[in-house]
Amino acid sequence: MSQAFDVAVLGATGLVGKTMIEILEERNFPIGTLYPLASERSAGGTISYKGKDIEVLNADTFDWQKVQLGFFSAGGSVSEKFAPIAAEAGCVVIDNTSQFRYEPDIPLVVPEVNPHALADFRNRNIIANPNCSTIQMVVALKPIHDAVGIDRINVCTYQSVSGAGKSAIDGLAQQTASLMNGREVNTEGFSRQIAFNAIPQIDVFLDNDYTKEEMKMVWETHKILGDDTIRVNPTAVRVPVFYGHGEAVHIEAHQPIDAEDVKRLLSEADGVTVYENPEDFPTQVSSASGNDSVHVGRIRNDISHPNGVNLWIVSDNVRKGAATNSVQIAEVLVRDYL
Ligand SMILES: NC(=O)C1=CN([C@@H]2O[C@H](COP(=O)(O)OP(=O)(O)OC[C@H]3O[C@@H](n4cnc5c(N)ncnc54)[C@H](OP(=O)(O)O)[C@@H]3O)[C@@H](O)[C@H]2O)C=CC1
Ligand SMILES: N[C@@H](CC(=O)OP(=O)(O)O)C(=O)O
Repeated sequence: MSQAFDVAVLGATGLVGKTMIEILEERNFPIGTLYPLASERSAGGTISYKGKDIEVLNADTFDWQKVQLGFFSAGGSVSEKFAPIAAEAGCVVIDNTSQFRYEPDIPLVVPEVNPHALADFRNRNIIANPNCSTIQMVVALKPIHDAVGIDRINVCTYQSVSGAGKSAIDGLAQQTASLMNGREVNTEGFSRQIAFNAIPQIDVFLDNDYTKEEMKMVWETHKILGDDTIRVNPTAVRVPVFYGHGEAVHIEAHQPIDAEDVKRLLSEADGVTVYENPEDFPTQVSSASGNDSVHVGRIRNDISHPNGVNLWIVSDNVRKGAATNSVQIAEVLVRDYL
Protein backbone atom coordinates (compact mmCIF):
# COMPACT_ATOMS: atom_id res chain seq x y z
CA MET A 1 0.00 0.00 0.00
CA SER A 2 2.33 2.79 -1.13
CA GLN A 3 -0.45 4.99 -2.57
CA ALA A 4 -2.11 7.48 -0.20
CA PHE A 5 -5.81 8.41 -0.34
CA ASP A 6 -7.55 11.64 0.58
CA VAL A 7 -10.34 10.76 2.96
CA ALA A 8 -13.46 12.43 4.39
CA VAL A 9 -15.13 11.22 7.59
CA LEU A 10 -18.73 12.46 7.71
CA GLY A 11 -20.03 12.41 11.30
CA ALA A 12 -16.47 12.95 12.60
CA THR A 13 -17.62 14.40 15.93
CA GLY A 14 -19.91 11.44 16.69
CA LEU A 15 -19.16 8.24 18.53
CA VAL A 16 -18.65 6.15 15.39
CA GLY A 17 -16.86 8.89 13.41
CA LYS A 18 -14.39 9.61 16.21
CA THR A 19 -13.68 5.91 16.62
CA MET A 20 -13.26 5.62 12.86
CA ILE A 21 -10.53 8.28 12.92
CA GLU A 22 -8.79 6.53 15.84
CA ILE A 23 -8.89 3.21 13.97
CA LEU A 24 -7.62 4.75 10.70
CA GLU A 25 -4.66 6.01 12.76
CA GLU A 26 -4.22 2.74 14.71
CA ARG A 27 -4.18 0.62 11.53
CA ASN A 28 -2.01 3.14 9.69
CA PHE A 29 -4.45 3.46 6.79
CA PRO A 30 -2.66 5.30 3.95
CA ILE A 31 -4.22 8.77 4.21
CA GLY A 32 -2.97 11.80 2.29
CA THR A 33 -5.30 14.50 3.66
CA LEU A 34 -8.03 13.81 6.22
CA TYR A 35 -11.20 15.96 6.14
CA PRO A 36 -13.40 15.58 9.27
CA LEU A 37 -16.97 16.66 8.44
CA ALA A 38 -20.02 17.33 10.61
CA SER A 39 -22.99 19.71 10.66
CA GLU A 40 -22.67 23.46 11.09
CA ARG A 41 -23.09 22.86 14.87
CA SER A 42 -19.56 21.42 15.15
CA ALA A 43 -17.87 23.06 12.16
CA GLY A 44 -14.84 25.11 13.25
CA GLY A 45 -14.02 22.78 16.16
CA THR A 46 -11.12 20.34 15.93
CA ILE A 47 -10.46 16.63 16.17
CA SER A 48 -7.12 15.01 16.88
CA TYR A 49 -5.36 12.84 14.27
CA LYS A 50 -1.72 11.69 14.48
CA GLY A 51 -0.95 14.25 17.17
CA LYS A 52 -2.42 17.22 15.23
CA ASP A 53 -5.64 19.15 15.67
CA ILE A 54 -7.60 19.14 12.41
CA GLU A 55 -10.48 21.53 11.78
CA VAL A 56 -13.96 20.04 11.46
CA LEU A 57 -15.65 21.28 8.26
CA ASN A 58 -19.32 21.82 7.48
CA ALA A 59 -20.51 18.96 5.24
CA ASP A 60 -22.97 21.31 3.50
CA THR A 61 -20.18 23.22 1.78
CA PHE A 62 -17.62 20.44 1.26
CA ASP A 63 -16.27 19.78 -2.25
CA TRP A 64 -16.40 15.98 -2.62
CA GLN A 65 -14.02 16.05 -5.57
CA LYS A 66 -11.24 16.52 -3.01
CA VAL A 67 -11.44 12.94 -1.73
CA GLN A 68 -11.23 9.39 -3.07
CA LEU A 69 -12.84 7.79 -0.01
CA GLY A 70 -15.67 8.86 2.30
CA PHE A 71 -16.61 7.16 5.58
CA PHE A 72 -20.22 8.11 6.44
CA SER A 73 -21.74 7.81 9.94
CA ALA A 74 -24.03 10.80 10.41
CA GLY A 75 -27.42 9.05 10.15
CA GLY A 76 -29.53 7.75 7.29
CA SER A 77 -31.00 11.05 6.09
CA VAL A 78 -27.53 12.65 5.95
CA SER A 79 -26.24 9.71 3.89
CA GLU A 80 -29.30 9.90 1.66
CA LYS A 81 -28.45 13.53 0.93
CA PHE A 82 -24.66 13.41 0.58
CA ALA A 83 -23.75 9.87 -0.62
CA PRO A 84 -25.06 10.33 -4.20
CA ILE A 85 -23.33 13.72 -4.45
CA ALA A 86 -20.02 12.30 -3.18
CA ALA A 87 -20.30 9.21 -5.39
CA GLU A 88 -21.03 11.34 -8.45
CA ALA A 89 -17.90 13.39 -7.67
CA GLY A 90 -15.80 10.19 -7.79
CA CYS A 91 -15.58 9.49 -4.05
CA VAL A 92 -16.17 5.87 -2.99
CA VAL A 93 -18.59 6.02 -0.04
CA ILE A 94 -18.47 3.47 2.79
CA ASP A 95 -21.79 4.08 4.51
CA ASN A 96 -22.45 3.02 8.10
CA THR A 97 -26.16 3.81 8.04
CA SER A 98 -28.99 1.55 6.91
CA GLN A 99 -29.91 3.93 4.07
CA PHE A 100 -28.62 1.83 1.13
CA ARG A 101 -28.16 -1.64 2.65
CA TYR A 102 -31.15 -3.31 1.03
CA GLU A 103 -30.65 -1.97 -2.50
CA PRO A 104 -29.68 -4.96 -4.64
CA ASP A 105 -26.88 -3.20 -6.54
CA ILE A 106 -25.13 -1.96 -3.35
CA PRO A 107 -22.61 -4.35 -1.75
CA LEU A 108 -23.22 -5.05 1.95
CA VAL A 109 -19.89 -6.25 3.25
CA VAL A 110 -18.25 -7.93 6.23
CA PRO A 111 -14.66 -8.54 5.11
CA GLU A 112 -14.26 -11.89 6.95
CA VAL A 113 -17.50 -13.16 5.38
CA ASN A 114 -18.21 -11.82 1.87
CA PRO A 115 -15.29 -9.70 0.62
CA HIS A 116 -16.12 -10.85 -2.95
CA ALA A 117 -19.25 -8.64 -2.84
CA LEU A 118 -16.95 -5.59 -3.07
CA ALA A 119 -16.43 -6.39 -6.76
CA ASP A 120 -19.72 -4.56 -7.40
CA PHE A 121 -18.74 -1.32 -5.69
CA ARG A 122 -18.60 0.63 -8.96
CA ASN A 123 -22.35 0.07 -9.55
CA ARG A 124 -23.07 3.13 -7.43
CA ASN A 125 -19.68 4.02 -5.82
CA ILE A 126 -21.40 3.21 -2.51
CA ILE A 127 -20.64 0.28 -0.18
CA ALA A 128 -22.88 -0.39 2.81
CA ASN A 129 -21.58 -1.37 6.24
CA PRO A 130 -24.03 -3.74 7.95
CA ASN A 131 -25.85 -3.37 11.26
CA CYS A 132 -23.69 -3.99 14.34
CA SER A 133 -25.70 -6.93 15.71
CA THR A 134 -25.69 -8.60 12.31
CA ILE A 135 -21.93 -8.20 11.78
CA GLN A 136 -20.87 -10.05 14.93
CA MET A 137 -23.42 -12.81 14.33
CA VAL A 138 -22.44 -13.53 10.71
CA VAL A 139 -18.70 -13.49 11.49
CA ALA A 140 -19.33 -16.33 13.95
CA LEU A 141 -21.91 -18.23 11.88
CA LYS A 142 -20.29 -18.13 8.43
CA PRO A 143 -17.84 -21.04 9.07
CA ILE A 144 -20.70 -23.17 10.43
CA HIS A 145 -22.94 -22.32 7.49
CA ASP A 146 -20.17 -23.25 5.07
CA ALA A 147 -19.61 -26.58 6.85
CA VAL A 148 -23.13 -27.90 7.45
CA GLY A 149 -25.65 -25.30 6.26
CA ILE A 150 -27.73 -23.38 8.78
CA ASP A 151 -31.46 -23.92 8.54
CA ARG A 152 -32.66 -21.69 11.39
CA ILE A 153 -31.28 -19.03 13.77
CA ASN A 154 -32.97 -17.94 16.99
CA VAL A 155 -31.20 -14.95 18.48
CA CYS A 156 -31.78 -12.66 21.47
CA THR A 157 -29.53 -9.60 21.66
CA TYR A 158 -28.28 -7.70 24.71
CA GLN A 159 -27.29 -4.38 23.08
CA SER A 160 -25.35 -1.60 24.76
CA VAL A 161 -26.53 2.01 24.77
CA SER A 162 -23.57 3.17 22.64
CA GLY A 163 -25.49 1.69 19.70
CA ALA A 164 -27.79 4.69 20.00
CA GLY A 165 -25.01 7.32 19.97
CA LYS A 166 -23.36 9.77 22.35
CA SER A 167 -26.63 11.05 23.80
CA ALA A 168 -27.70 7.54 24.88
CA ILE A 169 -24.40 7.00 26.73
CA ASP A 170 -25.00 10.27 28.59
CA GLY A 171 -28.61 9.19 29.20
CA LEU A 172 -27.62 5.91 30.90
CA ALA A 173 -25.02 7.71 33.04
CA GLN A 174 -27.52 10.39 34.09
CA GLN A 175 -30.33 7.94 34.84
CA THR A 176 -27.98 5.81 36.93
CA ALA A 177 -26.71 8.82 38.88
CA SER A 178 -30.27 10.08 39.46
CA LEU A 179 -31.44 6.72 40.81
CA MET A 180 -28.38 6.36 43.05
CA ASN A 181 -29.14 9.80 44.47
CA GLY A 182 -32.84 9.13 44.98
CA ARG A 183 -33.85 11.61 42.28
CA GLU A 184 -36.53 11.24 39.60
CA VAL A 185 -35.37 9.67 36.33
CA ASN A 186 -35.48 11.49 32.99
CA THR A 187 -36.08 8.78 30.34
CA GLU A 188 -35.62 11.09 27.35
CA GLY A 189 -34.15 9.24 24.33
CA PHE A 190 -35.40 5.82 25.52
CA SER A 191 -38.92 4.37 25.42
CA ARG A 192 -38.54 3.31 29.10
CA GLN A 193 -36.04 3.75 31.93
CA ILE A 194 -32.79 2.05 30.80
CA ALA A 195 -30.79 2.21 34.06
CA PHE A 196 -31.22 -1.08 36.00
CA ASN A 197 -33.66 -2.24 33.31
CA ALA A 198 -33.84 -3.99 29.90
CA ILE A 199 -35.92 -2.65 26.99
CA PRO A 200 -37.15 -5.10 24.32
CA GLN A 201 -37.37 -2.40 21.66
CA ILE A 202 -34.60 -1.10 19.40
CA ASP A 203 -35.70 1.08 16.48
CA VAL A 204 -39.37 1.28 15.41
CA PHE A 205 -42.02 -1.44 15.36
CA LEU A 206 -42.97 -2.76 11.90
CA ASP A 207 -46.26 -4.22 10.63
CA ASN A 208 -45.27 -7.79 11.63
CA ASP A 209 -44.68 -6.68 15.27
CA TYR A 210 -40.92 -7.23 15.00
CA THR A 211 -38.78 -4.10 15.39
CA LYS A 212 -36.73 -2.71 12.51
CA GLU A 213 -33.51 -3.66 14.34
CA GLU A 214 -34.77 -7.27 14.43
CA MET A 215 -35.73 -7.31 10.76
CA LYS A 216 -32.35 -5.81 9.82
CA MET A 217 -30.81 -8.98 11.27
CA VAL A 218 -33.04 -11.08 9.00
CA TRP A 219 -32.55 -9.07 5.80
CA GLU A 220 -28.85 -8.51 6.27
CA THR A 221 -28.01 -12.12 7.24
CA HIS A 222 -29.64 -13.25 3.99
CA LYS A 223 -27.79 -10.70 1.87
CA ILE A 224 -24.36 -11.17 3.45
CA LEU A 225 -24.46 -14.99 3.52
CA GLY A 226 -26.13 -15.02 0.09
CA ASP A 227 -28.83 -17.39 1.28
CA ASP A 228 -32.47 -16.32 1.64
CA THR A 229 -33.51 -19.76 2.87
CA ILE A 230 -32.02 -19.31 6.36
CA ARG A 231 -34.86 -18.78 8.82
CA VAL A 232 -33.91 -16.03 11.29
CA ASN A 233 -35.96 -15.22 14.41
CA PRO A 234 -34.50 -12.28 16.40
CA THR A 235 -35.47 -10.39 19.55
CA ALA A 236 -33.39 -7.23 20.08
CA VAL A 237 -33.04 -5.88 23.62
CA ARG A 238 -31.30 -2.75 24.93
CA VAL A 239 -29.47 -3.33 28.23
CA PRO A 240 -27.71 -0.94 30.63
CA VAL A 241 -24.21 -1.62 29.30
CA PHE A 242 -22.11 1.19 27.80
CA TYR A 243 -20.09 -0.64 25.12
CA GLY A 244 -20.43 -4.06 23.49
CA HIS A 245 -23.36 -6.11 22.25
CA GLY A 246 -24.09 -9.66 23.50
CA GLU A 247 -26.12 -12.26 21.63
CA ALA A 248 -27.56 -15.58 22.78
CA VAL A 249 -27.71 -17.49 19.49
CA HIS A 250 -29.32 -20.87 18.86
CA ILE A 251 -28.82 -22.50 15.48
CA GLU A 252 -30.36 -25.51 13.83
CA ALA A 253 -28.18 -26.95 11.08
CA HIS A 254 -29.25 -29.05 8.10
CA GLN A 255 -27.14 -31.93 9.43
CA PRO A 256 -26.23 -33.10 12.94
CA ILE A 257 -23.41 -30.96 14.33
CA ASP A 258 -21.52 -31.21 17.57
CA ALA A 259 -20.36 -28.34 19.78
CA GLU A 260 -16.78 -29.66 19.54
CA ASP A 261 -16.95 -29.32 15.72
CA VAL A 262 -18.20 -25.74 16.11
CA LYS A 263 -15.32 -24.91 18.47
CA ARG A 264 -12.83 -26.32 15.96
CA LEU A 265 -14.37 -24.45 13.02
CA LEU A 266 -14.43 -21.15 14.92
CA SER A 267 -10.91 -21.51 16.24
CA GLU A 268 -9.73 -21.48 12.61
CA ALA A 269 -11.94 -18.52 11.60
CA ASP A 270 -10.64 -14.99 10.94
CA GLY A 271 -11.62 -12.39 13.53
CA VAL A 272 -13.03 -14.86 16.09
CA THR A 273 -11.81 -15.64 19.63
CA VAL A 274 -13.16 -18.93 20.98
CA TYR A 275 -13.66 -19.64 24.70
CA GLU A 276 -13.60 -23.45 24.93
CA ASN A 277 -13.99 -23.84 28.66
CA PRO A 278 -17.63 -23.19 29.67
CA GLU A 279 -16.59 -21.24 32.77
CA ASP A 280 -14.28 -19.00 30.77
CA PHE A 281 -17.11 -17.15 28.97
CA PRO A 282 -16.67 -13.70 27.37
CA THR A 283 -18.66 -10.63 28.44
CA GLN A 284 -19.14 -7.20 26.91
CA VAL A 285 -17.13 -5.43 29.61
CA SER A 286 -14.37 -7.96 30.27
CA SER A 287 -13.73 -9.22 26.75
CA ALA A 288 -15.29 -7.22 23.94
CA SER A 289 -15.07 -3.54 24.81
CA GLY A 290 -12.12 -1.79 23.16
CA ASN A 291 -10.99 -4.51 20.74
CA ASP A 292 -11.97 -5.82 17.31
CA SER A 293 -12.57 -9.52 17.84
CA VAL A 294 -15.85 -11.41 17.84
CA HIS A 295 -15.76 -13.41 21.09
CA VAL A 296 -17.66 -16.71 21.21
CA GLY A 297 -18.26 -18.82 24.31
CA ARG A 298 -20.88 -21.06 25.96
CA ILE A 299 -20.72 -23.25 22.83
CA ARG A 300 -22.80 -26.29 23.69
CA ASN A 301 -25.04 -28.94 22.20
CA ASP A 302 -28.74 -28.21 22.28
CA ILE A 303 -30.30 -30.81 24.57
CA SER A 304 -33.64 -30.41 22.76
CA HIS A 305 -32.58 -30.81 19.12
CA PRO A 306 -30.09 -33.17 17.39
CA ASN A 307 -28.92 -30.52 14.89
CA GLY A 308 -28.90 -27.65 17.39
CA VAL A 309 -26.00 -25.73 18.96
CA ASN A 310 -26.04 -22.73 21.31
CA LEU A 311 -23.49 -19.90 21.28
CA TRP A 312 -22.90 -16.68 23.26
CA ILE A 313 -21.38 -14.02 20.97
CA VAL A 314 -20.06 -10.63 22.12
CA SER A 315 -18.26 -7.85 20.29
CA ASP A 316 -17.59 -4.11 20.52
CA ASN A 317 -20.48 -2.60 18.56
CA VAL A 318 -18.77 0.74 17.90
CA ARG A 319 -15.54 -0.91 16.70
CA LYS A 320 -16.20 -4.23 14.87
CA GLY A 321 -19.93 -3.40 14.62
CA ALA A 322 -19.27 -0.11 12.85
CA ALA A 323 -15.93 1.74 12.63
CA THR A 324 -13.46 -1.17 12.34
CA ASN A 325 -15.61 -3.02 9.83
CA SER A 326 -15.71 0.12 7.64
CA VAL A 327 -11.94 0.54 7.81
CA GLN A 328 -11.47 -3.16 7.00
CA ILE A 329 -13.72 -2.67 3.94
CA ALA A 330 -11.51 0.24 2.87
CA GLU A 331 -8.38 -1.87 3.36
CA VAL A 332 -9.70 -4.58 1.01
CA LEU A 333 -10.85 -1.92 -1.43
CA VAL A 334 -7.47 -0.23 -1.70
CA ARG A 335 -5.62 -3.58 -1.72
CA ASP A 336 -7.70 -5.23 -4.45
CA TYR A 337 -9.53 -2.56 -6.42
CA LEU A 338 -8.18 1.02 -6.25
N1 LIG B 1 -23.17 -0.01 11.46
C1 LIG B 1 -23.79 0.14 12.60
O1 LIG B 1 -24.33 -0.76 13.17
C2 LIG B 1 -23.84 1.44 13.23
C3 LIG B 1 -24.18 2.52 12.47
N2 LIG B 1 -24.30 3.73 13.01
C4 LIG B 1 -24.71 4.85 12.11
O2 LIG B 1 -23.91 5.96 12.38
C5 LIG B 1 -24.74 7.06 12.73
C6 LIG B 1 -24.03 7.92 13.78
O3 LIG B 1 -23.92 7.18 14.96
P1 LIG B 1 -23.16 7.77 16.23
O4 LIG B 1 -21.77 8.16 15.88
O5 LIG B 1 -23.34 6.77 17.29
O6 LIG B 1 -24.05 9.08 16.53
P2 LIG B 1 -23.69 10.40 17.27
O7 LIG B 1 -24.97 11.00 17.66
O8 LIG B 1 -22.66 10.15 18.31
O9 LIG B 1 -23.00 11.33 16.12
C7 LIG B 1 -23.69 11.84 15.01
C8 LIG B 1 -22.72 12.49 14.05
O10 LIG B 1 -23.41 12.88 12.87
C9 LIG B 1 -23.21 14.26 12.63
N3 LIG B 1 -24.38 14.87 12.01
C10 LIG B 1 -25.64 14.86 12.46
N4 LIG B 1 -26.45 15.54 11.62
C11 LIG B 1 -25.66 15.98 10.60
C12 LIG B 1 -25.90 16.73 9.41
N5 LIG B 1 -27.13 17.17 9.10
N6 LIG B 1 -24.87 16.99 8.60
C13 LIG B 1 -23.62 16.57 8.90
N7 LIG B 1 -23.33 15.84 10.02
C14 LIG B 1 -24.34 15.55 10.84
C15 LIG B 1 -22.97 14.86 14.01
O11 LIG B 1 -22.32 16.11 13.88
P3 LIG B 1 -22.58 17.35 14.89
O12 LIG B 1 -21.49 17.26 15.93
O13 LIG B 1 -22.41 18.52 14.01
O14 LIG B 1 -23.95 17.20 15.45
C16 LIG B 1 -22.08 13.76 14.60
O15 LIG B 1 -20.77 13.89 14.10
C17 LIG B 1 -26.06 6.44 13.21
O16 LIG B 1 -27.13 7.32 13.01
C18 LIG B 1 -26.16 5.21 12.36
O17 LIG B 1 -26.77 5.56 11.13
C19 LIG B 1 -24.07 3.90 14.33
C20 LIG B 1 -23.74 2.83 15.16
C21 LIG B 1 -23.57 1.52 14.65
N1 LIG C 1 -29.27 0.06 15.96
C1 LIG C 1 -27.96 -0.18 16.50
C2 LIG C 1 -26.97 0.86 16.01
C3 LIG C 1 -27.25 1.38 14.64
O1 LIG C 1 -27.10 2.55 14.36
O2 LIG C 1 -27.63 0.47 13.76
P1 LIG C 1 -27.99 0.75 12.25
O3 LIG C 1 -26.72 1.23 11.58
O4 LIG C 1 -28.44 -0.55 11.72
O5 LIG C 1 -29.06 1.79 12.21
C4 LIG C 1 -28.06 -0.14 18.02
O6 LIG C 1 -28.88 0.63 18.46
O7 LIG C 1 -27.34 -0.82 18.73
